[in-house]
Amino acid sequence: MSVQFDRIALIGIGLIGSSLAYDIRRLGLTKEIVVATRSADTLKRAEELGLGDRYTTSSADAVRDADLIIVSVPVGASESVAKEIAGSLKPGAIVTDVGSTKASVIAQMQPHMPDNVHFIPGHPLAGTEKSGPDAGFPGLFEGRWCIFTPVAGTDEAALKRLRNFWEALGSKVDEMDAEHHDKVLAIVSHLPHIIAYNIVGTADDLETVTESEVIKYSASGFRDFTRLAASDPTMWRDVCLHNRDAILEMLARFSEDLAYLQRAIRWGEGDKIFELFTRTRAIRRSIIQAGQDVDAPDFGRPHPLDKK
Ligand SMILES: NC(=O)C1=CN([C@@H]2O[C@H](COP(=O)(O)OP(=O)(O)OC[C@H]3O[C@@H](n4cnc5c(N)ncnc54)[C@H](O)[C@@H]3O)[C@@H](O)[C@H]2O)C=CC1
Ligand SMILES: O=C(O)C(=O)Cc1ccc(O)cc1
Repeated sequence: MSVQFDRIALIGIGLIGSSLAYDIRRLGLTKEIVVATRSADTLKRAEELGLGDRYTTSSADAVRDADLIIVSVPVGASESVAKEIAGSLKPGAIVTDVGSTKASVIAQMQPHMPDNVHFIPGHPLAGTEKSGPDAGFPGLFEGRWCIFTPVAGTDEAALKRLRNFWEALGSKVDEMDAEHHDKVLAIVSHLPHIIAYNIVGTADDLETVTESEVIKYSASGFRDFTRLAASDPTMWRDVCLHNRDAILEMLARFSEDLAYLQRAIRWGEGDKIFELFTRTRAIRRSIIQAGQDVDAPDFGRPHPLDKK
């Protein structure tokens, strides 16, 4: 693979930032990686792991002379990062992000971006429940989607450069508008996490009633929920607050459908229950037919490299 950018600045070096660092280095996509993060302890750990060539706690310093800037911080920190880097960006640079919500990130960052840089919001649909620089690993983005939500008037050549970058990481790239992204992700990613946090919380409340049975018998379905519910609280608080409308809309639909199921159970309406469960079973089959092996060890995680 060949050098695509002379200098790449990674702002935020948690699970996503560090995974990017491994692959950028492994694939030789830049001459220099500059790592910036707010906390000195995290920066020290990034240095111990050898994730970059230069390290700084100043995002403004990190972006000077960088051709590609990738912001990988909790979505609620997007505006403060945008403000901090705005005055130091090199003309012609591409600024992108990896945030799980898009309309809010655009609203937070775009007003601060100078006219002579290319701001292209992005979201890799790849991750785990872990966080911090130790959680990253090479290959995270391989075979995964990365969604761009470009704003009106985005330069085609800059878009193509960023597309080439993600494709070099092994990702498949798609484009859609930010509002659509936020609705789709609300149902396929944000609600599953919220439901997991909720069911594990409910079980934890019941723990006092059932003594240790929740832990003792959590061998099957419940365990899958505990993985999602172990995800980073800061990141997921920010997702809830910054995709509020779409999440509330999907939660309303979800609650209606749950009430339907609840009623069917109460009245012993087996045909309704059976019809729903048959329909949902087919979804998994259609995912397999679409070429995604849901039984593969890395479908939806845990990733084979994620055993540390
Ligand atoms: N964890 C996941 O599975 C995925 C996360 N994302 C998105 O990627 C972004 C980063 O997530 P992770 O890497 O998982 O989080 P993380 O918690 O592992 O890392 C976040 C990093 O941001 C730094 N940070 C926080 N505030 C900052 C600020 N104001 N200035 C500079 N650095 C700051 C932290 O020190 C840390 O290095 C989030 O927006 C998240 O929504 C996207 C896809 C998957
Ligand atoms: O760990 C999992 O199952 C995930 O779903 C990871 C994930 C979390 C947030 C995203 O925006 C994208 C992917």
